Amino acid sequence: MRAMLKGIAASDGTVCGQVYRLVEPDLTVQRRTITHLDNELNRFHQALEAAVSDIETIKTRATKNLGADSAQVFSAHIAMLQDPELKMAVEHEITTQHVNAEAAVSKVAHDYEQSLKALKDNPYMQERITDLHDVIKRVTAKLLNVTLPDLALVNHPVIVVTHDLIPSDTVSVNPCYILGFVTDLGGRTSHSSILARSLNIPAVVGTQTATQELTEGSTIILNGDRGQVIVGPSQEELATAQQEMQDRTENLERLAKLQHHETTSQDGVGVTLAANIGTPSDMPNILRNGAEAVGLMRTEFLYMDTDHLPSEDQQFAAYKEVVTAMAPHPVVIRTLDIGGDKPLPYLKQKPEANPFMGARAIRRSLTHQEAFRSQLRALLRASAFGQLRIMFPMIATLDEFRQAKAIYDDERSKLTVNQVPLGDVKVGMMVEVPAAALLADRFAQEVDFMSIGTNDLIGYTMAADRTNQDVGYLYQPYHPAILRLVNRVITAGHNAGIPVAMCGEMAGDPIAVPLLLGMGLDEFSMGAGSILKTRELIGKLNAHDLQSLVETALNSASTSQEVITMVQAAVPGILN
Ligand SMILES: C=C(OP(=O)(O)O)C(=O)O
Ligand SMILES: [Mg+2]
Repeated sequence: MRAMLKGIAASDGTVCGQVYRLVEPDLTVQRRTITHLDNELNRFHQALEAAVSDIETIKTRATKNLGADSAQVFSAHIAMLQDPELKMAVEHEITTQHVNAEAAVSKVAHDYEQSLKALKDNPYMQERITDLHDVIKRVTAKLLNVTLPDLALVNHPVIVVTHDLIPSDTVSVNPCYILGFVTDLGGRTSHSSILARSLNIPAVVGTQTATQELTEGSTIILNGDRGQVIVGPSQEELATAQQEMQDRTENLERLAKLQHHETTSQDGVGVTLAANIGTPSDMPNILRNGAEAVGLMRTEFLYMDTDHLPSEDQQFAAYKEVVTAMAPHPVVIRTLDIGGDKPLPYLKQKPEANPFMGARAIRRSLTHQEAFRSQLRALLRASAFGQLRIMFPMIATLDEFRQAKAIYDDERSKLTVNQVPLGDVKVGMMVEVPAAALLADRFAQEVDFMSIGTNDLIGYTMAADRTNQDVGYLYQPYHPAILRLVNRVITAGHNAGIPVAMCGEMAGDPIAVPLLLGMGLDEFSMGAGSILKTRELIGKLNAHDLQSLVETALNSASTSQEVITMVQAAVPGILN
């Protein structure tokens, strides 16, 4: 039966395909008495083998995408499943208690967990509990004959339907097989949306009920421009969707021709179009999409796919890879921005009533200096291989910047004493807290560059959680209050002679781009999928003429809608 789900338009494009539910299945185990013990032992052995084979596949994909170090966790999982003691304990339980294999697995896992918990003082053993849960879940799923969804195992094109897409779900994805994403939760600037846009994958987020209403294997049409999902589409709707898919392909082919072009407005004003990335594996995609620099590397992604902090050497290898791939063009790497919408489960942060305003990002780095220093050392070592810029997230006060910079200087001097080769590094800040935007003129005296993080700046200015779709209407990049803050930062930077970039999603928003160009923004950094469209758009704009549009928007507009109308009048025909 035909039905329509509505959500937030998170990433453009229409796709039509089959649903792949990335939803935790029910793994409740019933205990049964068994008479054919050999059969049961056989079932157990087959489940064990099948689970190992799945993990091997996931490991291969993770190794390819993230490097061997990050994939090590999967070797540990395989070793755990192949542990003869665990195997014998389950066999013993089946044969002595005459119980079904899943009940035996569950009993042995429970006992094993208790013995690990007893070793409270041994953090290594405590971490093994998470591994145990993971491997037991896989074997149990095999025994119950239910599929444990895992994007690394997808081997044909599907539309992924999930409650919320977290970064660790996506690190081992093969983008060729993911036609689109539909989620229950999220807003336009939540990480699932950012990721979908950077991979150029259409997405609808915040539908609230997608996982309840969309069944595995059913055919849907996802419209990422309108934020709609059509379930059980008619033949006519399928034909329209096919046509839209074809138009999109042709559009992408036309844009691809701009890959090696410079980014210049019609009247010759040049700007840098940079890309936002998560891991080194994003580099081929951003270069294919014509990135002229990396304007933001979100280092959280390196930290998210393991169950422990990555070592200095692991980080060094990742940063070096990015800096080398982009050389001689610059790479901005942001120090760890954990907390709020980017939790790191293994860091076990104290529960906070208000994590978005809590001990996150630079606040946490300053109180957990060991990890911060290790990251800075890794970054400094990588600086010898290209043009590195280090950026601190969530700076609210000058003191925070000064403390972070002093720690950076300290690590730099120590490496210099040890004759470690280092490059010339610029140290800057994100402007994403309204206090920093208001005081940008003072910050501009001390930092080498500023990059405006509008995802958070809008959230904090409008007092609206960026992940909460109920207040999504407050995410208004063209709100005059936001435009005034952005303009203030750009002016402050230029008065002090430093460059100003923007790495929030607003930088690739077609209505915002004419305003930002008119304000004189130096660098626009965005998801790979927006770069070529933005290059094409800037090529049609006259930067000098846009200054009067900016004046009017800043001085006369009272609402976002008024700004949109002004932009549409100033650049007719370009924007819809
Ligand atoms: C670029 C930003 O950082 P993130 O989205 O990672 O918080 C921002 O806040 O605009
Ligand atoms: Mg931010």
